[in-house]
Amino acid sequence: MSTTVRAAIIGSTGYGGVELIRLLAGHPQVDIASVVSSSSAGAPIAEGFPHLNEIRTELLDDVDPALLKSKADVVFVATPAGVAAKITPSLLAEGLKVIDLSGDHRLKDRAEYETWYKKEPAGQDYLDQAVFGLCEIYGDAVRGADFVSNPGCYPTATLLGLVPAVKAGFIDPASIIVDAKSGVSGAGRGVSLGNHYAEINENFKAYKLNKHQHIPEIEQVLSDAAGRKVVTTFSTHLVPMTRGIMSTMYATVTGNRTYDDFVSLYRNYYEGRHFVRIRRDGAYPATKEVAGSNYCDIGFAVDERTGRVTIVSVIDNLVKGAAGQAIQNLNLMMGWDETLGLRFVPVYP
Ligand SMILES: NC(=O)C1=CN([C@@H]2O[C@H](COP(=O)(O)OP(=O)(O)OC[C@H]3O[C@@H](n4cnc5c(N)ncnc54)[C@H](OP(=O)(O)O)[C@@H]3O)[C@@H](O)[C@H]2O)C=CC1
Ligand SMILES: CC(=O)N[C@@H](CCC(=O)OP(=O)(O)O)C(=O)O
Repeated sequence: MSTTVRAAIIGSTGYGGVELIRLLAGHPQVDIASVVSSSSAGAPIAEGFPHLNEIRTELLDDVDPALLKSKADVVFVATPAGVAAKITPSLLAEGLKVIDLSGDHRLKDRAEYETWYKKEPAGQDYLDQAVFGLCEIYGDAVRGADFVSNPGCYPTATLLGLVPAVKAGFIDPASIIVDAKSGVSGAGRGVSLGNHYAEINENFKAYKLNKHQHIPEIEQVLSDAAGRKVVTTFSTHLVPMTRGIMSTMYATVTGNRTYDDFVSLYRNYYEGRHFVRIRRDGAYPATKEVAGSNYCDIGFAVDERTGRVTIVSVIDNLVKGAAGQAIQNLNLMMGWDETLGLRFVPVYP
């Protein structure tokens, strides 16, 4: 039996929210019932986003859980850190399903959130209730859930690239180093000195070394996969492009695993999962090969000389890293095919 779900988007005027509008507009079983803005309620959404002219005519709603309950079944919360922790209890109390795209419900330890995000954490009940929606790893827990915490963009690329090898004991978890790069849309639509054109164009810079808020999220999942506490070096860089993340990961190989062993391990692990594509024959992926799509593409290089493997994982930060994975989570929550409304081919060139 087919059902249609009515969706509301809080933070609909941000990059993640606008991407949700683009993707949900093509979803066969979702109606966009409310687009919400804390600063522009009453204005037509297309006013600030001319690319939606003649396509979306909705007026922006205020952030009002009771109003949202009257219009919607599920709420995507695509707001800056600290906001979802405050709004989510009233949304859940109204009986709405919630998918939080921010970092507010990913870390299960409140003290960790306080340390890395420097904000007031969500209540422990809500952290316990939120299912961490890294679909290809925790999809079984997402099925039928009412409240999902969507993973971060960097953790999505990084963890999909590392978890199979860590779980299978193919690499030493203590040896992992992650070198990650993001396009500028990863920083959101707000302008700051660090992300305006003259600072970014023809420039390439490292930032938040050893301080990035995604470090504990990555370690939380790697520890779960390894069955023991894992700490890792995770370095982030800003690249002068609009979309895309590449995580290049280095680790010491255990035993005599070959390149072919890695390819078959990952192909088996992700068998039947449409959105993870494993490169073969020595090829590794580029960000353009996933742009605009919900794919995560992964490739390997095993160096017998050093005993290390290099794993390259790419995603579009706004799709698999945010809106696309959030919709994949909705599909799982509803018991639908996880690819519903998401089977588009990357934009190329
Ligand atoms: N950009 C990316 O690639 C990714 C982002 N994320 C996370 O998703 C979330 C959204 O990111 P992104 O879209 O890039 O961010 P943006 O800064 O582009 O947009 C966030 C939106 O949130 C709304 N907002 C701000 N404060 C409040 C508030 N107090 N109450 C309600 N709404 C508020 C604003 O819209 P308005 O003023 O209209 O209310 C704003 O447009 C963030 O937590 C981000 O870290 C996660 C993965 C990837
Ligand atoms: C390029 C860039 O600045 N990216 C952001 C990603 C922020 C993000 O998505 O934060 P949460 O997942 O914690 O919500 C950053 O590195 O902080």
